[in-house]
Amino acid sequence: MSDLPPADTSAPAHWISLAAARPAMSPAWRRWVGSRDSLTLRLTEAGAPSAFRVQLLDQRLGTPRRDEAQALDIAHGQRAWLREVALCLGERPWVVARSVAPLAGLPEHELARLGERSLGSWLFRQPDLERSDIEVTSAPAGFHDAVGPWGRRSVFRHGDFRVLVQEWFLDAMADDLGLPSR
Ligand SMILES: C=C(O[C@@H]1C=C(C(=O)O)C=C[C@H]1O)C(=O)O
Repeated sequence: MSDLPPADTSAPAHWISLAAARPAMSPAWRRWVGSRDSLTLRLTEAGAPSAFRVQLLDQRLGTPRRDEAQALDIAHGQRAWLREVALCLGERPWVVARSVAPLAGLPEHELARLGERSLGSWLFRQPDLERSDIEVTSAPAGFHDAVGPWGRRSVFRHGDFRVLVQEWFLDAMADDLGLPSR
């Protein structure tokens, strides 16, 4: 048997710092992409009176992409907890998100119970929550067909638990909120 690491299933996104992306970003999108509080809460407020809903697309143990392993500083090929969701307003997906957490320090009970409740609603209740700098991409999510102007990622830390949260803002959100294309 070979020990080759698993092949990447999709092209890895190219990530740059928020500061480097800023010149290409309209002020309206800067406010969304650079926000550091709960996106769940922001979407709920911006989308009212349409109802906010988390649509669970996939949740399993699996192999992170190479860029994800690098962001978490874990070996490529090491298994992790993966979760993919669409954050919808009414029936329209506004954001798709993919979260990746190393198994060490994983609060399995809390995460297993999450279902279609937002990961953010649990994360932002943790008093010791820390968040890394935000990085940005214009590459598509790779696990969902919908496209949009920007993707972003950051690592949340709560005790021993770390999770890389990647969120792609979709054209449907731009259309519904009257936001510029970039
Ligand atoms: C991190 C947050 O949670 C959101 C909810 C997610 C989920 O339920 O899987 C994933 C990413 C986020 O967009 C947030 O609200 O800021």
